[in-house]
Amino acid sequence: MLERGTEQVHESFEVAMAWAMEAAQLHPPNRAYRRVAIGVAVGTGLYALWQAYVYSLKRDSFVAYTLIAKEPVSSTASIFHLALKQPDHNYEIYKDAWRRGIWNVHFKQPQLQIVRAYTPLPPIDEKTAEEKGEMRFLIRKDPHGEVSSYLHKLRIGADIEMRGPNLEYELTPEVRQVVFFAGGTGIAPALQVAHALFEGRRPAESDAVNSDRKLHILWANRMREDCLGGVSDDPPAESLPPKPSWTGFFTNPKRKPSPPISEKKVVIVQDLEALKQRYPGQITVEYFVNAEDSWIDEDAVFRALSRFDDKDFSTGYATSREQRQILISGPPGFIAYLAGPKEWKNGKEEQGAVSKLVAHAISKNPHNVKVWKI
Ligand SMILES: Cc1cc2nc3c(=O)[nH]c(=O)nc-3n(C[C@H](O)[C@H](O)[C@H](O)COP(=O)(O)OP(=O)(O)OC[C@H]3O[C@@H](n4cnc5c(N)ncnc54)[C@H](O)[C@@H]3O)c2cc1C
Repeated sequence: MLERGTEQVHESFEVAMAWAMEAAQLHPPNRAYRRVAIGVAVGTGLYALWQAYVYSLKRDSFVAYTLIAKEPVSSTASIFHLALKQPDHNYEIYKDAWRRGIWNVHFKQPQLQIVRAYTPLPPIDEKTAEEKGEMRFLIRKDPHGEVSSYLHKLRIGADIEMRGPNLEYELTPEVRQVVFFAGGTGIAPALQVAHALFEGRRPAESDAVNSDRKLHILWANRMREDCLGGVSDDPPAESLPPKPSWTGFFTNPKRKPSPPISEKKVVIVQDLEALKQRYPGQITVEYFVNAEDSWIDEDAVFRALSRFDDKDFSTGYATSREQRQILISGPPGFIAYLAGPKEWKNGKEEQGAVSKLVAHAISKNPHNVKVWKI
């Protein structure tokens, strides 16, 4: 988790102290000036400390939200719409999180006093969401799960205690291309990445920088109902390495025939299509449905990697690994299957080595790429 409050204090302290030092050096004989400079620096530092304290109070204390709508997506998942009970409560702290990357909030189950993390879906209309203090979540019902079944039982108008934001992964302004593997509700962080990359960037970033960005999402679900209406974008031409067939000749395997396309589109598919329309050619999506025997296999990972645009990244260019990233989000089994498991070390969850399909694909088509398990 990134401690934004602490970061702010450091930045303000550094600026204030640099200014005080400079003033002291420029005006060595002037004691009064030096005293004022040091006083201002200490004052600024104390103010920054106070700001950080207020920020952490807001982030760490639970705030009441009201459940205003529940939109079923499938038999096991719904989109929850929540609005701040007191709309004057600070929405600012979330605005910053939207620009930074992947983040979550904690919901409390009040009877058992337990909390679980949930990932807000980007607002459809940022201005309206901010005015109303509204948030959306895709929440899967686990029939034996304490908090998710509690949430799914709540009636419209019920209160939900929420605290956050907890920043999980920051996208630096350097990021240009992302391949995102999402399993089930792991699509919510992928949508946050889309928002941070394309919609929430700081105004200082030019259109030229924005038009350079690309995001390819591979979204896997067990059942079609979770991604109903989703149609995969075509893979890039000649992206697969030739495979030896039983005849000894090299052939490109045929893609499986797609199932009939549903007219009805679930909300998340609608959100993805709206993004694709707003950023044509920059956002692409592939859908995988396990019940239809469609899996993110080695070929799919290889194809995804070949989407990384090499014109700016060919060998010889001194590009940083930050620029191209593979992000993986979903249940632990999904992450482990694609890139090896995360590991626990000294009571902390760490990334663990990158292995399995992602490692094989990178070794076949070497890229200077950062891999991160969410
Ligand atoms: C950063 C982050 C973001 C997340 N974002 C989302 C999101 O946007 N949407 C979403 O739906 N989920 C999200 N999750 C998952 C969410 O936090 C919960 O883990 C999920 O809702 C299940 O919580 P629960 O309390 O309902 O289940 P739990 O009570 O924690 O149970 C989980 C499972 O464990 C089993 N279990 C519990 N106790 C035992 C036991 N003693 N023996 C055997 N099995 C047991 C239960 O049967 C159940 O299947 C996120 C998780 C993280 C870490």
